[in-house]
Amino acid sequence: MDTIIRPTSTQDTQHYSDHDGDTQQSALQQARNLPLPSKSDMLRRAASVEHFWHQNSQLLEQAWAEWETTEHDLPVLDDSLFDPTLRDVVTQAWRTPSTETAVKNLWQEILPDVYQGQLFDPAQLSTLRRYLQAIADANIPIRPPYGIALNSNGAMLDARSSGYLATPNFQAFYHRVMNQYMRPIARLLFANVYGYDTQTFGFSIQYQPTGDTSLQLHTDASAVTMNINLNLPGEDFTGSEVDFVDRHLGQTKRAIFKPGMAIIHRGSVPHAAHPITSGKRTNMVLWLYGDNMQVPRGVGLNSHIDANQRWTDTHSQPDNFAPF
Ligand SMILES: O=C(O)CCC(=O)C(=O)O
Ligand SMILES: [Fe+2]
Repeated sequence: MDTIIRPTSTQDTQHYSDHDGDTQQSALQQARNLPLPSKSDMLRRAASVEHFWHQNSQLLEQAWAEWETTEHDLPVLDDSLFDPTLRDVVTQAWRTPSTETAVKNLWQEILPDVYQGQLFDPAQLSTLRRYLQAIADANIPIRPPYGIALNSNGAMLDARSSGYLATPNFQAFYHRVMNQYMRPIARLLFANVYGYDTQTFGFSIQYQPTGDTSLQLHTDASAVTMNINLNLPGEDFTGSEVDFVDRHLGQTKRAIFKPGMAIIHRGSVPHAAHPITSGKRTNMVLWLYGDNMQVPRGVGLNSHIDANQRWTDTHSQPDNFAPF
């Protein structure tokens, strides 16, 4: 069971001289005092915004690590978040890869190259949501995803993105979702993905009628995307269905996310989110793709992969380039 925790500095680097020279501020204090780029600059993707996140990325990483040590009531993110049925068969498949069919059987194909399943246990989701709320209340600048639209309540989740959610606890959990669950499941469901799954990327999104409401039809630059709903049971919304389109069949599948439900699809499948009309929808979107952003094209490559290879960690180095 391999979890990668990005190194964060624990030695006495938590104090910096501030500009006046004689007082010392911790990384956390400095991060909280940073003047944020304006929303309009963010929306028009001004160069100064990219510069802000890049310039402050180390400070922010240290601030998040420091913050986590000062927050004593933070919930711990661990394997209890996963749906227990899925968790059991995934654990078994890591031990005995030939049992992987039990994992595959938990994913229902709703359109070619689009599967639906239960990733998280709805009863445990409040742990993750409390953690994310604490992050939102931490008063540390966090970078919203603005690849397709600016999502003001979202966050970048992967270390490749400056300004990402860099707490060690969240990062350990994120890598667990990616490495223990998403990658082997992607290899199991999609031919030719093996090898185009070495790099990870992720962000969270939140739609609400007064903010970011929809997303136009697009494809992802990923080999595989896993989109997981984090709404709590009873935290209802209307609208915000996600359409997946199969141009070949001329079919559209309209998906309605339920708490803890995940849709895993090839990035090449066009999809769009309808406007939300009431409530909020909170999702975590995770990508896998190959080194140098390669994604599988056509059939034939890497198709003869066996169960043992699917349930094997990948040891590629993160390339640190962010798709957006
Ligand atoms: O609204 C959704 O759940 C889909 C999000 C999405 O496709 C994306 O962020 O690329
Ligand atoms: Fe997408």
